[in-house]
Amino acid sequence: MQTQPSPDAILRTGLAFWASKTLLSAIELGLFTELANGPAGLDELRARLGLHERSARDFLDALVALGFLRRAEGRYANTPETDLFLDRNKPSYVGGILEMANARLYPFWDGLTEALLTGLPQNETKHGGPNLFDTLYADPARLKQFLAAMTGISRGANLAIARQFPWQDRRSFVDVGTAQGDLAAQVALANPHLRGSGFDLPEVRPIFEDYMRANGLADRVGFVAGNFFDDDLPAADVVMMGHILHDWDLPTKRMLIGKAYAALPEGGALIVYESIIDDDRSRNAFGLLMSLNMLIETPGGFDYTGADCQGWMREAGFRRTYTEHLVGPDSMVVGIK
Ligand SMILES: C[S@@+](CC[C@H](N)C(=O)[O-])C[C@H]1O[C@@H](n2cnc3c(N)ncnc32)[C@H](O)[C@@H]1O
Repeated sequence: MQTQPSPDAILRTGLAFWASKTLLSAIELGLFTELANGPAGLDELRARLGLHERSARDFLDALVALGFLRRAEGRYANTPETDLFLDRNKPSYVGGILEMANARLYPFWDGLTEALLTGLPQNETKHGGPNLFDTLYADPARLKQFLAAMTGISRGANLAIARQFPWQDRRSFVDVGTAQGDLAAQVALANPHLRGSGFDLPEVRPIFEDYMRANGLADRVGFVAGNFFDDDLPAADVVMMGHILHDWDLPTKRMLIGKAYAALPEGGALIVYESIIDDDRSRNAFGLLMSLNMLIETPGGFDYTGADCQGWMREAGFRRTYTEHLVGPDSMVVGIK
């Protein structure tokens, strides 16, 4: 039987920004952090967050209907998920990336149509402002917040790589563009026989070293300061790159894969991971939208399929390559030298 076409999906996606901005404003206002202290009634919450009376009830009840709050006997409470992941005082907080999305990406995505017509980024650089990394690296507090936010989005995939990759035959690794170092930490924690390092710009060192100390890994995982445009990558049995290649244009992607190849011994492995697009480019919507986000944020960056990446790896000399799913939209592409 033929089903009637329905406009439901069109309208749902067309207006999805209503739900998105409601959640982002709740995070910005610190609602979930407030409720982590215990449930609260409407008037109490309104006073504590400074909400105007006109729509406070609609705002909170919309969050109930969206599944981010619970309400019982007139009192609002976090769900187990919002309590764990959106309370700023817990180490499991993933809101850093959403605070960034709210403050920056939400207004910048307003320029998507222009970006599609011109191919030009729509972030701070559009009006001659400093680029994101220059702003971040000039301010240690903001840098730490950004690097911790990266840990938030990468944690699930990092745990999967630590478990799924056959680490038993390897002795050393380097994580290139390591940020706070969560991938290096998860791999080292799950594989006590390994030693490794995180490679990143010099400003990242104190934040990385704090994180290794906090995880009891200071004696096994060190920091190597460098710039991957100017410097060779440190030699290791396994080179890893998480959320690095999609920031850059194709010549830079090839250059980085070539530097990884040079850093590996015969039989060594390169692990590239991010939201790798499915080879048919029709299912991993998150990966495809991430690529549009690279249009908004960078002069030449784009996401790519597993087949694309395996092709670049083979051109660089890797003799065996494969793609393996990790979690959610993330996969890893592995090249063996
Ligand atoms: C998007 S973050 C990815 C962080 C981490 N790998 C992850 O997946 O969560 C990009 C990282 O690349 C680093 N980076 C940017 N340019 C670099 C360069 N020229 N040399 C070395 N690292 C660089 C940044 O400092 C940042 O830590």
